[in-house]
Amino acid sequence: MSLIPTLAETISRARADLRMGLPVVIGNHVTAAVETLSPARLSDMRALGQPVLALTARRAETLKARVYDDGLARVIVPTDGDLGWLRALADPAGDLMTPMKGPLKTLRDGEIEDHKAALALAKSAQLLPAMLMIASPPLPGLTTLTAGPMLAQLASEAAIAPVAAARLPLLSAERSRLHIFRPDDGGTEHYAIEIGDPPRDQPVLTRLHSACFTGDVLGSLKCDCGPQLQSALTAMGQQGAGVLLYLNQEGRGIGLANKMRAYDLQNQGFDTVEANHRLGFEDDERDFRIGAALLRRLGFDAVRLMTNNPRKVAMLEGQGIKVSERVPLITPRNRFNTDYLDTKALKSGHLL
Ligand SMILES: Nc1nc2c(ncn2[C@@H]2O[C@H](COP(=O)(O)OP(=O)(O)OP(=O)(O)O)[C@@H](O)[C@H]2O)c(=O)[nH]1
Ligand SMILES: [Zn+2]
Repeated sequence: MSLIPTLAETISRARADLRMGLPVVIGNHVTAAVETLSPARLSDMRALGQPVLALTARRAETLKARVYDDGLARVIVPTDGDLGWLRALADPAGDLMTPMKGPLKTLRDGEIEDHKAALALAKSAQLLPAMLMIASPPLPGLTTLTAGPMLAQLASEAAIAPVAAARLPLLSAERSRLHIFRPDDGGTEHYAIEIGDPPRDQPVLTRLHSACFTGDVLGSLKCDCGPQLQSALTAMGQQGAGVLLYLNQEGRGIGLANKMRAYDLQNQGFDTVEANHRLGFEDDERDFRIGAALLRRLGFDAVRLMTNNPRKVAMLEGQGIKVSERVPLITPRNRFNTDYLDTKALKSGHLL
């Protein structure tokens, strides 16, 4: 019956539910994101049974909570563990001010599939990966999912289709077109800027650029994104041909709100990688497969890739796009971005 939502559609609804503060059901658990949970919903959830807080191993390590499970920890919520307590565990903003939140007791043994799925859903909703979980029978009215199929769906690649395109003269290249692509799983749209008329049978000068509101739009000095974007477009304009894929993966996939949390931690002295880890994320949560899919949709199978990130080269090659050349994209250093660039070179393997 085509009027019943598919798994991808149900997951997309569940994402919206979590962002609004509404719990969802995953397997045998009712679960809600701590970040958006209201006091009223917390107290109604507590009435259902003993709550457990699922955290990623990254966040648990910062909190010195024992990690018995693969990639995550299940913290037993004490009777006096109120919303303030839960939020302090979810959000590292106050870690340095109030370092001792424990001792934290974590569960070992038992099923962790539902917890794993809940954390994956929180990340895909760009919320802090801290999920309150309570064993519960099905609750009518709540979006309901099963962990295994849901995890497989989240790891799979969404199909992406062109929606609209138009000529868009740019300062750096008057002969340009902007193409909009939409994934079929309710995820965000991505853009391709095609400069000139690049022949489809030759490697095309290409940039895979992840969104950076602060750098691209505001001209932030903390990163190299804005100058990279402009210098890629300028090079394509000068050569008369190129493709810039603008992927809406703000903050290496954690979203702008979490990126600002990461910046706040960086102001406390942590580097860009440590900040992501303290928040409970991996240092890079982007799915680069989308770049290969867009290139194929545009008719390209070989590129000259403008990047300093060897992972982008490896990913495109792995997805069957030939990278005939890596074109370095070095931009000036300043006193605000120099540590960030050093960390990318030292910890993330960037060739700077
Ligand atoms: N989480 C997080 N994201 C950041 C930070 N600084 C910049 N970003 C994001 O990092 C991403 C950088 O994207 P790109 O420039 O396409 O990729 P890259 O991995 O630096 O590789 P290059 O192709 O060499 O530029 C953007 O999504 C930015 O929003 C930070 O301190 N923390
Ligand atoms: Zn940036």
